[in-house]
Amino acid sequence: MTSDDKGSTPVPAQRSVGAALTEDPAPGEVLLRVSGLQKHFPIRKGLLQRQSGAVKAVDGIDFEVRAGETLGVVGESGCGKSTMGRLITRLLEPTAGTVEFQGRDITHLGVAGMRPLRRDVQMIFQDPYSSLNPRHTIGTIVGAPFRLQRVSPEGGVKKEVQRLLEVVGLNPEHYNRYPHEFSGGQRQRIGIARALALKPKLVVADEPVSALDVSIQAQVVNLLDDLQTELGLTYVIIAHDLSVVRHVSDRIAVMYLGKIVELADRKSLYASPMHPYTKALMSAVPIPDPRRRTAKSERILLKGDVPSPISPPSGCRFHTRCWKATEICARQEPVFVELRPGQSVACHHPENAADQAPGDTVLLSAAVDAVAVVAVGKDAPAPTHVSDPSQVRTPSEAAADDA
Ligand SMILES: Nc1ncnc2c1ncn2[C@@H]1O[C@H](COP(=O)(O)OP(=O)(O)OP(=O)(O)O)[C@@H](O)[C@H]1O
Repeated sequence: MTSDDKGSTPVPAQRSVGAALTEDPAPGEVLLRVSGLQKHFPIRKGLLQRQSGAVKAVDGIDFEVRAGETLGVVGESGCGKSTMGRLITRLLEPTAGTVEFQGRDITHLGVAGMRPLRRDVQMIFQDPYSSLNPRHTIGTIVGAPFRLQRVSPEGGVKKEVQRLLEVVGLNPEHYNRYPHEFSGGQRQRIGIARALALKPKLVVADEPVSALDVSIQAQVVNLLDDLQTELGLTYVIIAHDLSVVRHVSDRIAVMYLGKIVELADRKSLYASPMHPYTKALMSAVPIPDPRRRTAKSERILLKGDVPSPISPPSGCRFHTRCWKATEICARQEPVFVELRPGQSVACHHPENAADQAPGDTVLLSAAVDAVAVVAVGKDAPAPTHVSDPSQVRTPSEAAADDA
């Protein structure tokens, strides 16, 4: 995690909760490697429940997560982020591809094979209201992983749970209270304490703050940040909003319709996004500094909804909503390539990089109408349609240019 926006929550040192089952990874070592990962949910119809198609929720993705880093994963609703999170934590069985954890193929491990790994890989869920059992006390909820894994922490479960509550900024005296007695932000802290109980190596947080009040979001993000520094955690943080992952990610993967379309280190992605979809997402990120919110700010609005993952568009899946789409985009899937060190993209006509199909110049008719560029800001005039969205400077591109 980066040092931006760091909070000051003091985090007591973590003690051992039993012998580690796998080696501690060296910082920077590849902890998780995902290759060709797919999840197709079958659609069944009729009396015989024959398969009539499939929802291609995740459709061939590759990435690595290194020990100690935070990988942010962003994309619109329905693009497969949660499915990806549940595949890498092995809560879902993939249709194809492999998941390796610390060099070990865990793709098809059964319940028994996964049990030791459950300690190392934990998930924080989106909704702190439904992910905590309302009939259990906080002590029971946070202590559950010890019972499930048959781990006896030094000093007993109660003492360890109280320590964990303190670590996440809750009062250890509230051990016997129930979830309804806590606010949304406090409940998410309880979920975090539960995820940390067994000292995991990898934490996958699926939209950890999207159900929370905006005023509380930064506190929870800062807590995750502090915990990472103190406990040497590795995160995959899923969000639909780039502004959430912006301050905490070392690298960011942008997903669209089951694919990763761009993967880059945070600075490169913000300073010069390459995929038109990334650029559109970034132009929608609110500008935090009111002095920069001038009438000149422009936003790229993608028209239409994300197409169905049951029958995604041919070629580049984004071509139906892209202002740069040409004939090759509808015909040929772009290869995911590293166009600049640390920045990979799957696009025939990337922004801020050399055109990958320079001979193909005739825009698809749909491309002309695919987006609108609207002016935003307090003195902004009514929406104006500008012919070339590539000319829109996202807030970060503008800041990078001004620097
Ligand atoms: N169990 C399931 N059976 C069938 N389809 C599913 C299932 N789970 C998810 N899907 C579909 O897979 C696609 C991807 O869903 P997923 O929840 O992974 O997306 P997402 O990017 O996390 O969206 P959101 O932010 O709304 O959660 C969606 O079209 C969804 O309807």
